[in-house]
Amino acid sequence: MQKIFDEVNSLDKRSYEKFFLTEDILMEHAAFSIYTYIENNFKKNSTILIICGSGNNGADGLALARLLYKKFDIKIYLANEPKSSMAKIQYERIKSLDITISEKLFEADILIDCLFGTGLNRSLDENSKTLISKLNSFNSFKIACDIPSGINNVGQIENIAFKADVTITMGALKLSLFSDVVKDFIGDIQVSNLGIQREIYETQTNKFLLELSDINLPFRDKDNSHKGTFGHTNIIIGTKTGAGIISCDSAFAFGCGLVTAISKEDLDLPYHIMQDRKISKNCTSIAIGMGLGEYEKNEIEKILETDILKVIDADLFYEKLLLKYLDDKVVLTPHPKEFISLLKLTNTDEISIEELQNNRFLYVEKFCKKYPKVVLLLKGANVIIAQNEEIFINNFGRAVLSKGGSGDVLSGLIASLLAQGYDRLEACITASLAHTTASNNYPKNNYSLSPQELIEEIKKL
Ligand SMILES: NC(=O)C1=CN([C@@H]2O[C@H](COP(=O)(O)OP(=O)(O)OC[C@H]3O[C@@H](n4cnc5c(N)ncnc54)[C@H](OP(=O)(O)O)[C@@H]3O)[C@@H](O)[C@H]2O)[C@@H](O)CC1
Ligand SMILES: [K+]
Repeated sequence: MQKIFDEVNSLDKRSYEKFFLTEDILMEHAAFSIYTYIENNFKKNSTILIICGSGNNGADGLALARLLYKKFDIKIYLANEPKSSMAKIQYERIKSLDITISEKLFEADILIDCLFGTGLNRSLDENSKTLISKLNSFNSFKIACDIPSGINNVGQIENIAFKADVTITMGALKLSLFSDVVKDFIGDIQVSNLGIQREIYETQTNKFLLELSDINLPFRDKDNSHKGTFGHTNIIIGTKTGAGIISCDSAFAFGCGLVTAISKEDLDLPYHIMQDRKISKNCTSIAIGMGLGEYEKNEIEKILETDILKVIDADLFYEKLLLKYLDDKVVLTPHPKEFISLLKLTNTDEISIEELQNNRFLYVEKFCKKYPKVVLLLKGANVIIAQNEEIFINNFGRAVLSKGGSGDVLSGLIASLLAQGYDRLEACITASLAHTTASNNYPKNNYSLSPQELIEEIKKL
């Protein structure tokens, strides 16, 4: 996994104080990293337009222009006069180079957005909005320097943002690159080295970006085993039976030795899914909530009271009785609408979905501070997995997963791993990565994936 930081100003400051680097050195490395990206990916003499603002993001662009000059056909568009001291220095450095300052925007092969970086401190003015909108309308390859202009330091977009194909971010990953609302604006993310290896530039953090290598699939390492070796999950089937049945299938496919559907009536299930009326004696995990619908409250309570690890999903986030069980036995897997209900039930906050989606990390942190024993998996374009003060982000999810039943598959995957002895965080991380990886491996179009096909892809991981 990679470290993520709320802000990097303190890291820049630390590298001046601890390693005697200067702003100039950091900036030269920042510009050089974009230069290298362009050199490695584009033909000599490609046309490049660098859009520069007045601060140090603009200064990065001016330094980049100097590096690219003569190898590429480069022009600068000065959205504002250089204002920061580094912007003025970088401007002096290019003055003798005869680089064209373009009076107008045009569709170059490559556009480089150096308008605003981490210094965006208020709403965009009308000129900037028009400028960004015009840039977005061009068919050029778009590179954002540090962060696409228009995204603020907490990952919100008030009006408009530059829509990048790639964002080359300086020094370390910033949390603002991982909110759901910026997902379609940042493109691929690359981190630039600022003159010192990243592991030295970076300090401690409690936020992490998951990588594919963080997956820990339940491969068998002992052949002297039997079905009981790999746990027994119980999936509670509610009145909307389909949801729980999907979870049964995914739990079985993800390695759980035994899966029992707990149902009030006999269901037409595949033969390998067992059925019972009550929780199995040797049960090692439970999943409850998916399609629950109308269910006797005391029956739910009896299940929640058990000392078994549980995945709690869907309809249960509207049930007040859940509040007694927000402890070290549960994994909660709400989507945004369910999470705002949970925030309300727990008296944490009363907010709209929009407010949540604009501040996902804030509300996850608030909730986890109040319930530090709970493991929370907040669904969304970027899944957030959190416990106490730690946050893990899975940004591999794509629109292909935006279908009914995807969440039920995920509940089954987590329950399966809990049954097999994974701890709750490990189970969420591996299940979530398996879920997104499998969906991305689906070979057909990105709108037709069914839960069954998703489970088939999970079997191939
Ligand atoms: N620190 C370092 O060591 C390194 C920093 N690096 C680079 O510096 C970047 C940060 O630079 P930065 O702090 O100068 O801010 P930046 O993003 O250029 O914008 C500030 C300018 O925009 C203006 N402005 C703001 N909002 C506005 C609005 N809504 N509408 C209109 N104007 C607005 C604001 O105006 P003011 O508030 O002063 O009136 C100011 O003029 C960082 O992202 C990275 O790329 C790298 O080189 C690595 C080393
Ligand atoms: K930018």
